[in-house]
Amino acid sequence: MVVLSDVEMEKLKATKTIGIIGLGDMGLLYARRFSEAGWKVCGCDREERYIELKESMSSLLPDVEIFKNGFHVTRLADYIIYSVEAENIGKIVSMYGPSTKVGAIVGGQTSCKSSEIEAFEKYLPDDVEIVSVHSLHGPRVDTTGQPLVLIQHRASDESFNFVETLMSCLHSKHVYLTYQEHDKITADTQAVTHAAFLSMGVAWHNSHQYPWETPKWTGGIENAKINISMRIFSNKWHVYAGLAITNPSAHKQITQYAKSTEELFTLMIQRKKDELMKRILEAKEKVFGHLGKNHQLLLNDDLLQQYSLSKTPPGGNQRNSHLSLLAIVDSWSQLDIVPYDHIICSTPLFRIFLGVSEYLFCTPGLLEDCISVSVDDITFRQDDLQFTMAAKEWSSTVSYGDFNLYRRKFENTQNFFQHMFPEATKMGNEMIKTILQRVKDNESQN
Ligand SMILES: NC(=O)C1=CN([C@@H]2O[C@H](COP(=O)(O)OP(=O)(O)OC[C@H]3O[C@@H](n4cnc5c(N)ncnc54)[C@H](OP(=O)(O)O)[C@@H]3O)[C@@H](O)[C@H]2O)C=CC1
Ligand SMILES: O=C(O)C(=O)Cc1ccc(O)cc1
Repeated sequence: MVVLSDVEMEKLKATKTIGIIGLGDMGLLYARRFSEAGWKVCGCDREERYIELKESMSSLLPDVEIFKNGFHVTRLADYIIYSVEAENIGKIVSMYGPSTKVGAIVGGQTSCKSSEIEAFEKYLPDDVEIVSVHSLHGPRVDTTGQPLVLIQHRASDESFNFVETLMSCLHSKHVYLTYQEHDKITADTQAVTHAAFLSMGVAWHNSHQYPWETPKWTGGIENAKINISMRIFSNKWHVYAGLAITNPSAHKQITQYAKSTEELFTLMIQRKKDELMKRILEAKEKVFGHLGKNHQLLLNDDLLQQYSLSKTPPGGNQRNSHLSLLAIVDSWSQLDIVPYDHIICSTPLFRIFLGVSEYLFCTPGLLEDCISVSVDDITFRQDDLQFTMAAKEWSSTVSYGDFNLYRRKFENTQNFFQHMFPEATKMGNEMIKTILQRVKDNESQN
């Protein structure tokens, strides 16, 4: 990153206006942080929200100028960020893009960059430059130290430096990628992580269970599964739908995840323990084989024990087949993905998923125990069947590209868990805070 002098930075702040189209969760986060850092910020949301938004922002962020629609923003701003639903990026850029101020820079916050860049190339005038961004975390996570992808797609170094200087107030870790690299990596990490936790939620819903009420799901790993699944279902459906459906690389990952789940489950019910063990150990070698003997595990069961939503104190942990975790490692292995290669560009949820899988696979005796349970103990059979069906359903919904079906499925399960979200969010935040602190501590020791 080119570091500008204070004088150069102040000059940019005095002369440039930042525009944000879409003041939802992420747009508001950026507006607040830029404005607090002394940048001139303007923005808009849907025209129908103008009066209400202008009123709420007058007390919340009085320095941010609110406009009726994107035409005003694009005409005025020097850097414009589209922070809207991925599904609608083409339509929205087609409306406001052609009126972009001459010589301005445009970017987006959507989670899939192919569709965003396609829209920019199609609808922006040739004199407009393109620098896109993606904060790899949710709106309520501290931005400090989290990966922030920057894509210098069609822009001079000077313009790129301007955007980077603006972003520096987030104190995130800058990661430089092309849009193609971005989409491949986020498909390998985010999309498949979400598929796993969405499948858990649907499986619990379809078997009418709240996992925190059932002694079956006790222990640290189970807490992580429950808290992350609740965190995803408490968010907006379009974030996950957009990320999975609009990214073509994501379809392959999600399909493989469903396939791995089904194939492993089939080996379990056929009681083909040796075959199952061989396949899992091959996957272990491919995914974790490179870790040295002194590799420090990111997570352990004890660390996660305290983050339980259950009202009853935990008894002994129920042994579980952990189909969801066996399947993720198997699918990474089948697709020749080494998840550690993507760690610089990963979200908190992906790091937790990897940490929990690593714990299961690399703690002596745990994996063998879980494979024995999966074949010999039928306690989780019905849950594993539900999970297998749910993974398959998400995979076909994504591959059909059907946003409406995705929304219906997502919101149906969201309603089932709704009452628990306030508590689950609090617990999930605490859990994530502890884990991120541990990541920092590990990094500073290395
Ligand atoms: N939430 C997250 O964790 C993250 C999300 N992202 C990505 O960032 C983008 C924004 O996500 P997020 O902020 O969570 O979603 P939100 O739904 O909170 O924000 C999107 C906003 O854009 C508004 N909008 C829709 N059409 C227009 C329009 N024509 N003009 C102006 N505003 C419009 C929406 O209004 P309405 O609701 O009325 O449609 C909504 O307020 C998405 O693409 C998402 O994938 C990236 C990183 C993290
Ligand atoms: O950490 C996760 O995976 C989240 O669920 C939050 C999230 C959602 C969408 C993004 O594009 C980036 C982060």
